[in-house]
Amino acid sequence: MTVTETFPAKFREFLTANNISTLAYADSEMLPRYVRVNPRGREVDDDGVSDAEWLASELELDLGQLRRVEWLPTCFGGVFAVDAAAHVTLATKSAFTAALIHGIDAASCAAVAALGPVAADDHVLDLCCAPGAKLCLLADLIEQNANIRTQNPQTRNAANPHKATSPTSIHLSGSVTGVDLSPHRIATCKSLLRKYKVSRFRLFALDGTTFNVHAPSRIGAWSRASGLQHLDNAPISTEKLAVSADQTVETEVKTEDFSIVTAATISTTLIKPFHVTKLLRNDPQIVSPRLLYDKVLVDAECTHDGSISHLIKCNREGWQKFEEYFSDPKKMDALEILQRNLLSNGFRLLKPGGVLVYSTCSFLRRQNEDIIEWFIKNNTPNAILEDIPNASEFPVAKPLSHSTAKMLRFTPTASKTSGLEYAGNEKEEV
Ligand SMILES: C[S@@+](CC[C@H](N)C(=O)[O-])C[C@H]1O[C@@H](n2cnc3c(N)ncnc32)[C@H](O)[C@@H]1O
Repeated sequence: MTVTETFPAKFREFLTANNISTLAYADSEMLPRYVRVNPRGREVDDDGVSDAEWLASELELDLGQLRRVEWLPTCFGGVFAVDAAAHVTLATKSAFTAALIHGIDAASCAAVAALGPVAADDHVLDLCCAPGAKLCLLADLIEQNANIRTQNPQTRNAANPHKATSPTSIHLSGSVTGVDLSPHRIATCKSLLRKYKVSRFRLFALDGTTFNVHAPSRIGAWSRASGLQHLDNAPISTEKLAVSADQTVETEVKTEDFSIVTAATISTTLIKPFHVTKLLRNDPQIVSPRLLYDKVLVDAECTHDGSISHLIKCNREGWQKFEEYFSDPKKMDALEILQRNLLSNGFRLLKPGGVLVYSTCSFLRRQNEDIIEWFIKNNTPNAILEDIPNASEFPVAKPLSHSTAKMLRFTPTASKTSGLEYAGNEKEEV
């Protein structure tokens, strides 16, 4: 029996009502599993490209034959398909328990690729981050580039050759900020990031529709508020931070509770992260237009109908929760409002010239194309729907009649991945 034959009648009706053919999920039982090599688990060469010999000797022994996913950027360090016929259970594999590999679907990697090259000093916001597979990849890309630059300060950034490297910026590498409403899921995310020894991240168990912590202005002993000024290790409560390139405006962190008073920034009280690594611990959380994020990922809450791994889980654990969602018009309306608000808030926190990717693991027009159409209509001319880099190489379903070519749909049938849909937006300089 095929996976689609196991879908309950109500779910099939749901698909038909939403113009989704079960053909999108054909042969899903033979989909490969995907693994990504952990760049901290091995020696990498200068380009951060995986060491083929190491892979052959270590990983294939453990997982069986691997096939490299050629359509993903090489800077991802190696994403491999494990043959479905091998019936590999990752959790039992020593490469996985030893944190040498990540389990991440190739379509999820593609959503990260849609953000474009991630530079060593980019600050990235992941507004629905848990359990954190994409967040981990983003953190790896930043750290990988930072390491390349630290080893060879004269080289240009491998991810973005147009961005000049200065010796100062080596110390001012970027960060990832993850937000998720579910404390339980964010706890899983924290465990994942710690397992893989990610060093520049902070997590907030907060509502992404109202989240308002700007990108960090302080990393370790360095401030990047704008003038890239070196600060000593004085306690944050007594020091002054430069917030303008010409040094005409200063922010003084005045009180024990870190309230910030300045003409250039909005007063704020420190929002307690769920977890923050040492390097980001002393960020004073300045709220300033200068401190918006370079990249934002909104991997929104959705009905998960496009994710075969989710549907297989429903088959195993029951469809009640899923049916509760999609058969209740009020819940579907609330979901649409949530998706719009997540996208709007993510865009508000994106710097001019920055890139935002909106993705879901649903194939519903209502949760994808309609959200994007609504958003662009309401944010013209500040937001433009961008071409997705290298999209022509991705094994995606043909754009549907209602779809725009700038939105990609990874159906399990076309892509041999679990399933995902996304679009990329750029914020115009205004
Ligand atoms: C599709 S999952 C995200 C998967 C994640 N990006 C990854 O790669 O592992 C959607 C997430 O949105 C979270 N969520 C739901 N409502 C939210 C809200 N209002 N603010 C932030 N996160 C929310 C859910 O808890 C869930 O973890």
